[in-house]
Amino acid sequence: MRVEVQGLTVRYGDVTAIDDMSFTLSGNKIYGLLGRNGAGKTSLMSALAGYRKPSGTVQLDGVPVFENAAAMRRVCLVRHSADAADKGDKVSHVLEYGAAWRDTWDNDYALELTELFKIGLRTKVGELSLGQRSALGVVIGLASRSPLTMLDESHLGMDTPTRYAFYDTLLHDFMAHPRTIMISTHLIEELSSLLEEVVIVDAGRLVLQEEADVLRSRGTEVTGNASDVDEFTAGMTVLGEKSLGRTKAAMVYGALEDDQLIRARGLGLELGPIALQDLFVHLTDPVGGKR
Ligand SMILES: Nc1ncnc2c1ncn2[C@@H]1O[C@H](COP(=O)(O)OP(=O)(O)OP(=O)(O)O)[C@@H](O)[C@H]1O
Repeated sequence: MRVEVQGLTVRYGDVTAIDDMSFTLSGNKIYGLLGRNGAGKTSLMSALAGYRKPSGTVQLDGVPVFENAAAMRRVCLVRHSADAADKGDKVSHVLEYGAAWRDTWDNDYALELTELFKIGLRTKVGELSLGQRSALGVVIGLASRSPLTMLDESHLGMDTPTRYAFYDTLLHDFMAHPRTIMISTHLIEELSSLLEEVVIVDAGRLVLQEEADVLRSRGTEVTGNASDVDEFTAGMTVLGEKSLGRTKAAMVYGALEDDQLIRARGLGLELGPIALQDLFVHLTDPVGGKR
């Protein structure tokens, strides 16, 4: 599903959560929505789901989503830990509700996922642990097979094996049923290999929208003898450093010129890709950040 946002502003009283934002998602990709706490991720996803009257426009496949039942049926927004579900409802009822609301719902897949995440169908939502409630949210998000599926910090409270099962399942299902999936997370490195495109927001504004590989190429990890690394990186923007004995790895921001590549080779330095998380911190750091 194609998503077009034009001049979107979301306000809560005096607070401007989204400030005149415009972008287009061409669709059928896994997008990472990244931003610090309070950056506006949840507000943006709510507007894309048509939950609030937009100031500006939000169009899904060319039609406005707000007060458009047909468009909203093609969207699934899962807030963290299935918080919208009634605590007294059984899991089976939550799935029935998911099925009733979405044309693309795959019930067999929903049942398969509840088994994978070990969620009892007769259990009440209020009796699920935080991680299990999150897993239920993921079940709804994936089984909806919605052309626009948004998972807002859906991993909250999940233990590590469960998170990895979630990532594997998500990728597998996306490959079998390509659609537009947007995930917000603070666990950037864990998810980074899944993300094809990254949208970074900060203080309600779009910082950048870029393919993940292009974003990674904005920085380089330089590894080698500590004094050679220091000499090579002098005058560059160094985002972070790690040392082990006499070996050092420095993350530098900005593409390297040909003469720098030759100099690195001459010093015997290894050059590698930079972690998405380090770039994210740099791009959204109010103190040291440089845009
Ligand atoms: N219901 C609300 N009433 C008032 N202000 C709100 C409300 N919801 C969000 N805000 C404010 O809007 C801004 C954006 O919040 P939002 O929840 O969209 O951020 P977020 O990026 O999802 O944050 P987090 O990563 O912490 O979940 C924040 O300043 C927040 O305090």
